[in-house]
Amino acid sequence: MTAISIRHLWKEYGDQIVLEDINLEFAPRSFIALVGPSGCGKTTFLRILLSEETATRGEVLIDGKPIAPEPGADRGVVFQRYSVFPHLTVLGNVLLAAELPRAPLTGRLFGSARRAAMEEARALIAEVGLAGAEDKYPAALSGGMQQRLALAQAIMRKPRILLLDEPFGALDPGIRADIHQLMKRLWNTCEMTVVMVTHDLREAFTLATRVIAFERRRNRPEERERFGATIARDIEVWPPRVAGQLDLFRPDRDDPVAVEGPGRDDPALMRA
Ligand SMILES: Nc1ncnc2c1ncn2[C@@H]1O[C@H](COP(=O)(O)OP(=O)(O)OP(=O)(O)O)[C@@H](O)[C@H]1O
Repeated sequence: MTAISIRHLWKEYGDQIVLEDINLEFAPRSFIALVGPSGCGKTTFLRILLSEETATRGEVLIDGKPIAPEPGADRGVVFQRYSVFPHLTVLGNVLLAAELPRAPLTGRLFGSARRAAMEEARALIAEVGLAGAEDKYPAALSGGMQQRLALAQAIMRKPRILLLDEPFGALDPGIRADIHQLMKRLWNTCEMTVVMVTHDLREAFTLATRVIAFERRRNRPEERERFGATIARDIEVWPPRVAGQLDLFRPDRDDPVAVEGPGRDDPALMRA
């Protein structure tokens, strides 16, 4: 159960203040959507949670302890593009996510450990709707399938926190709706807290338990460098969504019906 506390967090690049005194508490297994105008610091905030960037002041605590200074298997990440390895197959990508943390020196498991990891990887590939595509390379997958793979790869490492930076922003609306359904299912079943940056308010309210808007309130051009973004809105989604208790067989009114068999984003189907 992973809670995240952000206390008096500031981020500055030289003279530019990007984030100004951010204070937030994320409950375990919450699904947080971060929205706000372009350039207001959403990705910077996410990169601090990933330990790819450090706060100028303030602290980030995970379950009450200071965040690890390096990115680790406890935090998974999916970007809008390029989260997977292009030279590995679907199975290779997911398997590597299991092998690297367990065999950091060789990046390879052997014998029964490898067989078990392989089984786990195949099950997860099926779970994200990519069964049958195990031997394909990412270049042969559609954008939607690549994002399903990126999710499988991130989840294979069993992260306690999953960070998503506009993961579905480049997908067509129908495909995005399918992958939203998948994302809900993964959040509902995996024990993780999710923080997602999105430009799409509808996506935010479709998936999240809480929507947080960053904004620079004092945005006069001459002041732009001197004031960072703060929290302009903090909205609990109603009725509340609770991880582990979603009724996925009774989707929200405007959710798509889950498709069986190959996803709508499979290029093989598009050719047919
Ligand atoms: N490594 C860096 N060095 C200097 N400035 C940076 C760096 N990273 C980000 N910035 C600046 O910080 C500000 C916030 O950038 P960030 O990418 O976090 O915004 P964002 O809200 O995610 O934007 P978008 O919605 O367009 O992705 C921008 O002005 C950006 O130029």
